Amino acid sequence: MRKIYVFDTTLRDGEQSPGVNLNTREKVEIAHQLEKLGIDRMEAGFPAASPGDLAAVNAVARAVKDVTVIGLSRSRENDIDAVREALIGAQDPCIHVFLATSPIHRKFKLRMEKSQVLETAQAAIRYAKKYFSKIEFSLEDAGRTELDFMSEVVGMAVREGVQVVNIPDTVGYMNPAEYGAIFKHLKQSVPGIEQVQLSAHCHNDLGLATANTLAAILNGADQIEGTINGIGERAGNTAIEEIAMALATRQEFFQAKTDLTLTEIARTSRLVSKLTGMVVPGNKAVVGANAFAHESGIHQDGMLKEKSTYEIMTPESIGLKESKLVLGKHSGRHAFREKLLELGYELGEEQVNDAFAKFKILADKKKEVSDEDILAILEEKLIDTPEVFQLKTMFVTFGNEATPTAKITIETADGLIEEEAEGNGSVDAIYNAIDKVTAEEVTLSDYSIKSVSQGKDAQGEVHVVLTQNEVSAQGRGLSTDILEASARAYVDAVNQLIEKRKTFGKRDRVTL
Ligand SMILES: CC(=O)SCCNC(=O)CCNC(=O)[C@H](O)C(C)(C)COP(=O)(O)OP(=O)(O)OC[C@H]1O[C@@H](n2cnc3c(N)ncnc32)[C@H](O)[C@@H]1OP(=O)(O)O
Ligand SMILES: CC(C)C(=O)C(=O)O
Repeated sequence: MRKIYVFDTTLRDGEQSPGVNLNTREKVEIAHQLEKLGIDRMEAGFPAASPGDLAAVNAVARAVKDVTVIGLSRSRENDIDAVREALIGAQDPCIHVFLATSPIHRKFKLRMEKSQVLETAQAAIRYAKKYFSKIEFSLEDAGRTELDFMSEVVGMAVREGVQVVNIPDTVGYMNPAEYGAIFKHLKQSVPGIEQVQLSAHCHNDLGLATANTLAAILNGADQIEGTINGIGERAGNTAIEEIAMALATRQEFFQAKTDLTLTEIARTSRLVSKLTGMVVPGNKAVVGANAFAHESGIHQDGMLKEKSTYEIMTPESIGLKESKLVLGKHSGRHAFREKLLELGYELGEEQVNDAFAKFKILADKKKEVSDEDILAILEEKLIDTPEVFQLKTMFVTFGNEATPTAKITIETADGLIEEEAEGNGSVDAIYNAIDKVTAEEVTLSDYSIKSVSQGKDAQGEVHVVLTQNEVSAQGRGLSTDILEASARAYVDAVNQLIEKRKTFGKRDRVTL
């Protein structure tokens, strides 16, 4: 199996993400984690950029032991000197010198002819060679460079004795067929090319960074460059975790592997996200929160029967504990029953069906139904009190300068009854309207409200205690709307009171 070297540039190209600025302590913390992940080479920064970056690169160089530490440099002696200073103390230092080669960059940015580009790059490599035994040379914007000129520059770098030649698709312009063909062409046409490692460095402007990098591997690239979570300039760089998992998952196809400790991927991703402040999108391949989460019933059923039906890699393989079955409106009975078992409820068919029906109603109102939501549904369902009164509809008007009113429809043994009432608040208006329907003389002795889950669409749970002739009963109501939860709790307490009257008579004072 061919080994693909991993060059991580999270601390350099990754830090070029707008808004990201890592201090020395943060760079060292990420560097230690990258070392645990098992990357081969680490670009720690651009020492000429600022004294702070030079110091940070130096701190990283001294901190890590088993990784080649690299500093980036323009083709200028001052930049090379800055890298020399920054890499003092590194166990295995390497300089990365670059110069753009494409016609657009030559003409507008560098204002150089082809011959000047060749001379400038050659002079820089020669100067760097005085101080470094390991040099990588990059042809910036190689993707938009004429093939023959690219071969000429690569040939010069090979003859000058660099160890790695990098072919960046700096602006993410390539597609896999074209980018792969460049590697094939260089391998076939540049004399001595076998003496250097060829490297792929892609950007994600068209969402093709991973595909292009894999195409380069298929066409002979020895090294891939990228960042954790794919962070980087503009739309970012190739996400290292995507390449590592693509090679690991389809080894028989690529016949290539990295030496990464894959189980460190999730931890590295979380650390980089935390310290850079760049949130990983939920649907991000490999490390997004939803990468191993399943919401729809058919998928959840498949997962429960055999995980490989819907997962091509395991969450454990990247260091996560397990896949998640997220309960929502697309979920089915298999996943719901599994969740009940996980929560410790082994229910009969009918009870499951009842709870499932309530769950679906809730799921229509909420994006994700949490364990707390399900427990609340279950507790409500398992207390089996006959519903003398059943809340059907409610309509509340409230304005800070108007008297609140509530119109309530309740189903009773005599059919639907509708009543309207005012109150000194919305809940008071609701309770007055319910009292009119039930015609029960009750005192509200306690009212409390709490949220049983999190977020704006959390369910509110209302508890009320009603007292009537020294008998008290509690009622509980659940809803994503607190007024509805309040009404349900009150009606529930009235039903409980009526039931208690039958069971205990008027003598006992019992709170259920
Ligand atoms: C594709 C990439 O990611 S390349 C890396 C990009 N990263 C960065 O630029 C981050 C760090 N950069 C910096 O802090 C600053 O740009 C510095 C310190 C390097 C240079 O700052 P300044 O001297 O103020 O120059 P400025 O950035 O405005 O312009 C860049 C100059 O470098 C030249 N240049 C660009 N690339 C190279 C190169 N590889 N070799 C030599 N010169 C280069 C440009 O032509 C321009 O030269 P000019 O001043 O003669 O016109
Ligand atoms: C410096 C080079 C390698 C670079 O980052 C690019 O071309 O994108």
